[in-house]
Formats: sequence, structure tokens, C-alpha cells
Amino acid sequence: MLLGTRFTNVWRWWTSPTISTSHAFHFNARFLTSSQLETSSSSLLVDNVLSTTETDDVFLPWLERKSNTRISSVLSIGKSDIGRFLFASETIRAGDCILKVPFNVQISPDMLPSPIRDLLGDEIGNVAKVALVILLEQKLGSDSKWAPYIIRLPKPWEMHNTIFWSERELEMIRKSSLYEESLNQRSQIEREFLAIKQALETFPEIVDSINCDDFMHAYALVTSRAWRSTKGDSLIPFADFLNHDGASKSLVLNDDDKQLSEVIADRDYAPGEHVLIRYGKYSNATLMLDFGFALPYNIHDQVLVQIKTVEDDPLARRKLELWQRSCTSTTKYVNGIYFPGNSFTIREVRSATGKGRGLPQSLRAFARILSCTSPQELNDLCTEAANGDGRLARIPLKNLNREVEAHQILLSQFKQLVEEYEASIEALWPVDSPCSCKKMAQRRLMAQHLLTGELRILKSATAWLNNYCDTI
Ligand SMILES: C[S@@+](CC[C@H](N)C(=O)[O-])C[C@H]1O[C@@H](n2cnc3c(N)ncnc32)[C@H](O)[C@@H]1O
Repeated sequence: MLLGTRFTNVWRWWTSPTISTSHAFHFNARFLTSSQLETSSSSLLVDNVLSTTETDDVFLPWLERKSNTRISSVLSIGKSDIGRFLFASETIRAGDCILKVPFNVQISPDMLPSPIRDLLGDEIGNVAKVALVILLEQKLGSDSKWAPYIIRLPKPWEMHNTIFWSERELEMIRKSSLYEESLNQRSQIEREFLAIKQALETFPEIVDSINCDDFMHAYALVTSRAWRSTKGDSLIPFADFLNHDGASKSLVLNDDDKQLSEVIADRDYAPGEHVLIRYGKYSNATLMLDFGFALPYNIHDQVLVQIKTVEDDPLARRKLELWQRSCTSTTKYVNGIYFPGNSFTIREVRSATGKGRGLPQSLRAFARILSCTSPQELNDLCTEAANGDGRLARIPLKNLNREVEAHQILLSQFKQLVEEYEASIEALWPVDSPCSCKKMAQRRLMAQHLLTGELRILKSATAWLNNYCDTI
């Protein structure tokens, strides 16, 4: 997934819409005064005062006044264990438009004051730019024109994205590729933070007032609540109080002609019902990395497995070279990390008996190459590929024993993975252990959802391979 933002269904793409820059200039002028900077550290205090005196009832009227339009007449804001949510304030029918948020009240990278924007350049991604907008508005405290929105953004201690996990917490998910992806994402954010500091060195008032932890928090706010549009990655106030259901058909849609984002209900809702949309077809690994939560049963789960060559195989190097050369894409880019050509994404195999989708063809082709025992067999595969569509080992090997052996290589590695995952789940410390504070208990549960989902997929692949080897 690209930087953790949600893709929208975009209608009628046009040139990038222009956003009013008046706020940006207003902000710039204010930010650069030293008195402003002196008081910036008290902004959190102001936030707290605001958050205790303002209720969520005032938020939608504020946003409607700001945008000068009706945004929603059927939704209200509620609060629960998973933060804010939107619920039906009256009956909603499938097909109803439940909210419309104009672009002019969305927060996008263009809102950075132009002198800052010009210095940042393209090497700083849009997520980082929107994160910087949030930080600058936070520093303004109650003087920010976005204060009612900014104070409602989740606080660092309310966020559970795996980039915030401690060593011990990350250890729980070491078996999953999410472990590496989390470390990698953290390093990438740190690099972007340093690049921003360097680019803005002529603005010491800004660079000296933000630290990497604040930036990491703002960055995670963006990955967990921004949508991609023609303007880059934008925060869509009010719409971003909608929580996620992987099975929902409702998405946030952009209409560039009307300059707004909207959501259409995919089903009926009774008054009081929690309204959910789908952020994307995201696995638990992606949800944990970018959004800080996991689903107990996620229909979009997948596992990234790295297939090892057989130990002591004298042809191992040649096989890998051949594979890398024959593949159009030898590396996989998943959640901001490059995986080598022997990494494969596996989804749940619904039926072990062959109906529906089985294991990915590319994985089976790789196994056939691994099963070759002589240079001649490898050459034969190359000749067959040259006479066909150019892809290596896509069809079953003529020698059935060899075809079974190829799949048994996979089977033994999958069986080992299943055992390792089972051991990892077993090793998760009990929820009621004395060390389980609320935060740790929550993260442990997320780790459990992740590992059990990935284990389910590995077991389904194992069953499919068992069946294939037995019945071929
Ligand atoms: C776009 S925001 C939704 C509004 C959010 N609840 C809030 O308080 O602002 C996305 C965040 O909501 C939470 N969230 C959304 N859907 C969830 C779900 N199905 N289960 C648990 N948390 C969820 C996660 O913390 C996620 O990062």
C-alpha cells in the first residue's frame, strides 16, 4: 500500500483543484511572530481546556459554517472505546448520500504556507506535508482556524499503530512481515523528519519547535485518516470520524466537478446505529501499521512468505538468478518495504479440493524451479518458457514425481511456518497477567488477531498443498 492512505473511487479526474490560500497566509504571518512561538508550548493546555468545555455537538455546525454548506443532516458524532464514530441520527436508506464535505474544508498539502512548501520539494511525501500542517496548526492552539478539528484528533496515547510499539510489543509479531515493515516505516518517518528539518533550516521558529515524536504522531494521524485525491492526501473533517468495516461497500468518493467528497450508504440504518465504511481492502498487517487496529476476522488478510532454497543445493544460486531474470518484477513493494523475488503474497485458499483460487501460480513456478536437480532440467524449463509465453515453469512438470516434489518443498516450509505461528500465538502473554496494562492488553489482542489471521491462511495453503500432492 502506498504510504498508508486510502485510495478513493475518483469520478471525473480533472486538474488539481485550487485551495484557498488565505488561511495559509494568515497562518504564516501569525506563526512567525515570536510571541506566538513563546506561547506555542501552552497550546496543549488550551487544547485540554477546549476539549473539556466543547462537546462534539458543536463540531458539525462549526464545519458547516466554515464551508457555508450543509454537510450532513443524518449523522451525529458519538464516542466509544474505539474513539469517535458517526451514527445515524435518523433513518438512512441504502443509496442515500449521508455526507458531503467540500474540498475547501479539507486539509491538504497545499495548505502549507508557500515559502515552506517551496522549500520542501518533491522528496518530502504528501503524508509528511499534511503532518506538518497538523503540527503547525497545533502550535497555534486556540488561534488556529482549525482548532475545533485539531483538538478532536486522537492523542499519542490513544494510538496503537505498530510504529509506536515497544521492542517487547513488536517481539510478539516477529513472525509476521509486519515486524520488518514497522521498523522500516519508523526509520522512513525519521528520515523524512530530518529532511524537513534540513529543508526548513531558515525557519528555526518551526524546526526548533517540533520534535520527531510529535512528527511521528502527526504522521500516523495522516496515515490513519487521510484520503487520496487530486490534491494529494487530504484530511476530510467529519468524514474521518467514520470507522472501518472491511465488508462495507460504502467508500469515500471524490467528485472533482462539484469539488466535494461524499459517502453513499450501502445499506439501511436505523436511528442510533453506528455507520461504517470501508477504508480499503486492507489486511490486518496494513490496518495495524497505518491505522493502529486489527479485526478479529479479516476477510482481506494475507501473508507474505519468503521461500528459502533447499539447504546445500549446489544449484541454488543459478536457480535464484534464473528466477530473478525471468520475472518481470523481481522485488515486491509492500507497506513501504522491498522484498526480494522469493517473497510471495498468499491469500486464503477457500477450498483444499481444488475449487476456486489455489496458491499463486508464481509461487508454484518458483517451487518447480527449486525442485530441479540438474542444470539440464533447468535448461529444459528455459527452453519450454522460450517456446511458450516466456514465463518459467508455469505449467505442471511432465514428470509427475518431480511435480509432487516441487509442491512438497512448499508443503514442508508451510508446515514449519504453521508450527512457528502456533508457537508465537501460544507465547503471547496472558491478557490477565499483572504486566497487562490496558495499552499492552490491547496491543496483545491486535497481535493475536494478526497472527491467527495469518495462521489461518497458512493452514489453508497447507491443506491445499496436501490435497494437490495426494491427488495429482
Ligand atoms: C478515520 S479514523 C475514524 C474515527 C476515529 N475513531 C476517531 O476517533 O477519530 C480511523 C481510526 O479509527 C479507529 N478505527 C476505525 N475503525 C475501527 C474498527 N473497526 N475497530 C477499531 N478501531 C477502528 C482506529 O483507531 C483508526 O485509526
